[in-house]
Amino acid sequence: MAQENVNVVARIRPPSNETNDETCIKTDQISSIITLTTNQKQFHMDKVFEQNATQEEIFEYVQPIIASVINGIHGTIFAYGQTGSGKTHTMIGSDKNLGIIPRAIEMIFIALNEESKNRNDNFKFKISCTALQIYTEKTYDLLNGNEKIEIPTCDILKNAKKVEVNSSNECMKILECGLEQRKVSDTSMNEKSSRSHAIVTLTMKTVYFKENKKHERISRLNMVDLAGSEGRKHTNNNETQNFEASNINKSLLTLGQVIRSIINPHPKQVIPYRDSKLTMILRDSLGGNSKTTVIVNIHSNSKYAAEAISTLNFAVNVKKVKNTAILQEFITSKETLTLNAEVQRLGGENDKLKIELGKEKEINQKVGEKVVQLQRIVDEKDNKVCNFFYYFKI
Ligand SMILES: Nc1ncnc2c1ncn2[C@@H]1O[C@H](COP(=O)(O)OP(=O)(O)OP(=O)(O)O)[C@@H](O)[C@H]1O
Repeated sequence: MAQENVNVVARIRPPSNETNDETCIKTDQISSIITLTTNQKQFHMDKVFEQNATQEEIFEYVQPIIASVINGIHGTIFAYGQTGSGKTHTMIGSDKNLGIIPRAIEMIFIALNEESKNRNDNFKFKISCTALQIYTEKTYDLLNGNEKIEIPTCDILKNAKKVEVNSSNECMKILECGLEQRKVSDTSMNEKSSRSHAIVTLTMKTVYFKENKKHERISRLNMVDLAGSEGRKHTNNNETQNFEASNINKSLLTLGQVIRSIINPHPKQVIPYRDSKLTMILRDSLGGNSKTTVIVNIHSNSKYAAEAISTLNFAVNVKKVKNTAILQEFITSKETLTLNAEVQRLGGENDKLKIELGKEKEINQKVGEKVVQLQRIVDEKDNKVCNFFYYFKI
């Protein structure tokens, strides 16, 4: 159970067509260092991708985390950065330029189908998916008509609709329908700006038998496309967009606070996971039982230097967070399996007997009602006879 730091990758987006095209950063891919051109301040990453990096290259880098999830370890991949910096492009992408989510789904199905073909230990698997959005601090279920749901602390997916999927195509169709309901709007910074955080989770359950024991693994892959932070300086928002932006900024601020509390723990302070829906959902991914990779997307135009510094400071902090990922495997011996089967059989018999007993009770109740009815008739007759005698006595 070794501790492992959160893995942090920076992806620089190509400059947008603006008059001020000067870049505010310099990158060194070999040492994975980003330097601010304004003050020469350096930021160490685990990996830096330049503006010409392809979706394939990014996916190749995050593949090991997906492979771990297939093998029974929880994993999280999330994209962070200012609005328009390329988070949705990285996580979801487009039909012609697929992002991490569709590629991960395809990889998982290929790997698990391959395993069930090649293994001879009765290997079976089940995959289900959920998709949530957090919009203005409320959580909505994208796979259940965008219904508002509560997030219990014990199991964040307890109230979410889990859809079992049998192929990557089926899974993608379901997710596409769900993600269409995500709040998006046209802002001055991005014509398709996500106004909510989206969390797509794939839950994998695999079962195999070894030496008369059943091995069951249940692991989750969370893939998160965060909404982007927005500085008012660069935006020309309407009232709704400003309200959305202030909620987005607030939840990202809490995310930053949670990370600072994890890396600088104070004995008298609890980590404020509960202060926002986002940090409640990411609780296990930050300082918990998960392997986590964070992709920080950076707009390199010098116009956005303040936003780049803020993103890079976030990256440096989140890189210090340590997680302890544990294999999610549950082993059941043959004896326990036999006992479980017996318990199940007895449970079934018990249910049958309960039904029989219910029927018997119903019959008894009907007989009882009949007896009461007859008694009433007899009583009425007795009354008439009494009245008769009474009448003649007078
Ligand atoms: N690496 C890249 N290569 C090519 N185009 C990119 C890249 N990154 C971003 N873009 C383009 O920039 C625009 C904005 O990107 P995207 O919507 O992914 O940003 P975002 O960070 O998700 O923004 P928001 O937080 O507002 O939703 C899109 O048109 C996208 O295709």
